[in-house]
Amino acid sequence: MSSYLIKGARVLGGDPADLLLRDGRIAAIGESLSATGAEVLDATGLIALPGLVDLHTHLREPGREDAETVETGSRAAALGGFTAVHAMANTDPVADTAGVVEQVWRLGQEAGLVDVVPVGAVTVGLRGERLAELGAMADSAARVRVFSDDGICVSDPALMRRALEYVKAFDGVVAQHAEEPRLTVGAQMHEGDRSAKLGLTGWPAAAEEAIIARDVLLAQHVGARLHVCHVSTAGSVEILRWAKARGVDVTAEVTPHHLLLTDACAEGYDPVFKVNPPLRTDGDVTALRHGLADGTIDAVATDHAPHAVEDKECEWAQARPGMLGLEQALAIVQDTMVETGLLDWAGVADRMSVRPAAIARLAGHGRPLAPGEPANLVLLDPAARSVVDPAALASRSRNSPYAGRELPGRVVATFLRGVPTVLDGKAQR
Ligand SMILES: NC(=O)N[C@@H](CC(=O)O)C(=O)O
Ligand SMILES: [Zn+2]
Ligand SMILES: [Zn+2]
Repeated sequence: MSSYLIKGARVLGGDPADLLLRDGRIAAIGESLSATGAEVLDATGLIALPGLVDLHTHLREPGREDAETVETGSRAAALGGFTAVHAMANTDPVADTAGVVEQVWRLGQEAGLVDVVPVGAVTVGLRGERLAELGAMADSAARVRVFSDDGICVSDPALMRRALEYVKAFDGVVAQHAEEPRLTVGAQMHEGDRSAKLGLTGWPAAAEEAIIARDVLLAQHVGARLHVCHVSTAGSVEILRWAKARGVDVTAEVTPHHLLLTDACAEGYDPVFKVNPPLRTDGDVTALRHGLADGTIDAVATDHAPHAVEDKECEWAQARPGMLGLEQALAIVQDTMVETGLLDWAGVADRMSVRPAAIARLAGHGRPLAPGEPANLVLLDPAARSVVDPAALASRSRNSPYAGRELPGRVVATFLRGVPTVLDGKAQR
């Protein structure tokens, strides 16, 4: 295995240093390092962060390989600076058995671009009727620790309670898609002045907040870990802040798109902006940014949701919800959090690597950049700027909400256990 000597990278945005990667680990960090036989990489002006960890990725395999595969999604992830992604369970068949999660895990290892960590379904077939074989998925080769019916809310409170209790046995966590289904029948976008004007059925903030409020109470009652997927409203941030202050073991994520975009995007009826939960208001965006900055929201998670052309290029009401996220996530966080002064690069490392890895109990990721640690890292050029061209994306789908938008930053290199998966901005396999 070859070794790499990275010269002059700013670790977590600090002073320039050299990093020697050897045998899958960081062998040394210091000034003016030299190493015979190592490939030298000039990282002047680049920032080094621990490899990013996504808690929420839709890879669509098995079942919708026309929209994404484990391999194409892994490539998109590596290009985005990720070294691990959590593959959501709403595939076909659903990832609700040890067999399916082991298959997804194996496909990820074969692709070799990021660690693909399967999320297990909470209920059989995502039907919300009875618990899936959570223990068997936890004990499988995929070692599942995150369980979610994402796409659908576990709305039955008794079933949610049982799931929370069950996963405690193996230190798992239930990741809830917080959406009270009775309040979102036919919903198309955020419920407010704009939905009324556009004539689209609204998805009220209360549909999300009611479930989060219920679930933090349940999690506290049974002493279990709860994670809230894609938090999108100011009210949700308030409830999470309240719950954390009371000592509830709850964590939450926000997507890049909810940090940047608002319901104003729906005005052209372009379904690329249709997503669950919907894009909200300016006030919500501000609250989400501040919630992420103060740690009330623990992590940024992409909710990368690739969709085939026929599912997106149609009438708004017929289109599937969801948008791409992996390749632009870091750029959006730089734009909305770093360039606004809300987070420094150490904060970005915390919210995009350290905390997501901790929530998922994922060993080997989200570790400090220090000698002896696994060489999972990303090098980015914060001074670069470029315009997003969906045709140039590695994802098999094209539903990027950032088409034509100029964004800061560029992922120059990604290393997975010392092996470059991206070099000079290009995937290595
Ligand atoms: N976010 C979305 O709008 N869609 C997701 C499901 C989900 O995350 O709820 C999908 O699977 O397409
Ligand atoms: Zn969801
Ligand atoms: Zn999702």
